[in-house]
Amino acid sequence: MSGGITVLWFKRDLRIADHPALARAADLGRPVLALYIVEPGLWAEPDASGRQWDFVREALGDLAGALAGIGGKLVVQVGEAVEVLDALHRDHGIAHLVSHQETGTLWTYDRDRRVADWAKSAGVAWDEVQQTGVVRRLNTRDTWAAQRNRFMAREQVEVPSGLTWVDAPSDPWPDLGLLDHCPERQVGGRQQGLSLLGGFLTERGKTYRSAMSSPVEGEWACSRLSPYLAFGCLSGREVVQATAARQAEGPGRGWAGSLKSFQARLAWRDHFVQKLEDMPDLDRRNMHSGYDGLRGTDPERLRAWCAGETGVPFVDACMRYVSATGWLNFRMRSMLMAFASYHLWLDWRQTGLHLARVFTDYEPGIHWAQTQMQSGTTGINTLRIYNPVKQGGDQDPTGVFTRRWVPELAEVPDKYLQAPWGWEEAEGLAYPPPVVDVVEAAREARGRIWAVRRGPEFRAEADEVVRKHASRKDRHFVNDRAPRKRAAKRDGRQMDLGL
Ligand SMILES: Cc1cc2nc3c(=O)[nH]c(=O)nc-3n(C[C@H](O)[C@H](O)[C@H](O)COP(=O)(O)OP(=O)(O)OC[C@H]3O[C@@H](n4cnc5c(N)ncnc54)[C@H](O)[C@@H]3O)c2cc1C
Repeated sequence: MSGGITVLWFKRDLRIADHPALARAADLGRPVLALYIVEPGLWAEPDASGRQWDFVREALGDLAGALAGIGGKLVVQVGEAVEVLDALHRDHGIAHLVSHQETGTLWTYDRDRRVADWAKSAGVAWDEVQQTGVVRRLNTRDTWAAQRNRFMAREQVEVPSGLTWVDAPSDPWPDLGLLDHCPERQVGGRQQGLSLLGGFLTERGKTYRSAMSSPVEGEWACSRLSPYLAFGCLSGREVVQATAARQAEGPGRGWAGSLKSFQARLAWRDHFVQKLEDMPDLDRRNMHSGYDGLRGTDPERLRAWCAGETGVPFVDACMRYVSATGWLNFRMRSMLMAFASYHLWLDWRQTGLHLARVFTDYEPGIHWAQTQMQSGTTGINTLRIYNPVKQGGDQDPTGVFTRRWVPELAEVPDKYLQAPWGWEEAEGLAYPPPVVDVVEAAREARGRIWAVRRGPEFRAEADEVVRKHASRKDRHFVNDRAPRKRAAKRDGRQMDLGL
């Protein structure tokens, strides 16, 4: 073997367990330098936030400890990826660069192209290894589910031993100028992720299926694993396999449906990220071009929505909750997005950026695919325009959640809590009137969207979106309202996911 080292580049995979790239680096048999690059350009992007960075920093601390446990050292350097790699190449001579495949925004896609060009010109071999159910250069969606399931069933990769490690200086933590810190967010690191997984599979998960849609019960009954999966503190495969093991045990009354629903969501995770893999500008362009130019900007509506001051109590409560905690359950994320896109008629690119920043678990593939789906711009999903007054009554029947997050409404009688504008004393409240008439705005939005859908060219492009992005299970239901309702009934808590 000729000289040179292997650089193991950690990205959104901050663990050493079930880490195929680490195993590949070990197999190459060269000394390994374990590297994390803090890229100021990435963190200056409009979807980045202080809460995500704080989580990553904690996860890096945890990763450094895990590497130390096998005799290694995590090197953290600050700079643009090509510059950092080039400097290491000059100092150490890199023979191999190993990382996991990343499905990120256009920024990371372009960066990876620059790294690939650099590696080629520097004579460095770059191995990008699969770590999730997402398939690179997928030829057809027809075989995707089988490929994903095969990957999930494969044995987890063992932590290698006996490696020779390369040391290099780490940079001090940079000040990235990110302001949005969130003291109530989840704490980063594998230990926290494992502890949540254990608690979910043995206790909390029992009521998952029935409680997931309520913001009150969902906080406890949902797994809360999303940031640990998004930044790779846990591997998707280990969560899938731990759940399967629990299912095989036959955990007792009430569990079967919940664990089945949970497995379905883990599959949705890969399904949605695959959409971004197959359409790298999904965060910028409507999936169906028929919706191009339909929505505009309205700075005051956008401000009110971001601040949780729309005057619609349940919308504001959910927005204030996620701003304070960095997490929200699926149903309420959908409602927030749909309210912005339909009632407020705001362009999803602006509102999606705000939600990306407030989610500690920001995962570009899930996020932008869901953002478009809840905005009706995929062309293949049933419109879901939530009535936030009804949602408030259904999901927060005692009003405890709404009153906690919108204390201005403390004195409003229960009957009017979700629609205080109907209360005779509403004018005295320190709470704004609704920014739109929720019934009228929904009606108007529905009309505008259906006008596009009925257009002569709509169907042909929608069929193309189905071919490229829809799951094969539900393919025949697309654009056909009645059968889709039946499909949704199979797992009725998160209706209409359009998989
Ligand atoms: C507009 C919008 C934006 C979203 N943005 C993100 C995001 O940036 N990051 C993110 O992880 N999730 C996102 N989701 C999906 C979902 O809301 C979250 O994954 C979930 O609420 C996280 O909580 P949990 O880990 O307790 O989920 P659980 O219900 O316990 O599910 C377990 C895991 O399955 C995956 N999952 C669950 N629901 C979905 C779903 N509907 N689609 C795809 N994967 C799913 C997640 O990885 C999640 O951690 C978004 C949903 C919407 C409507």
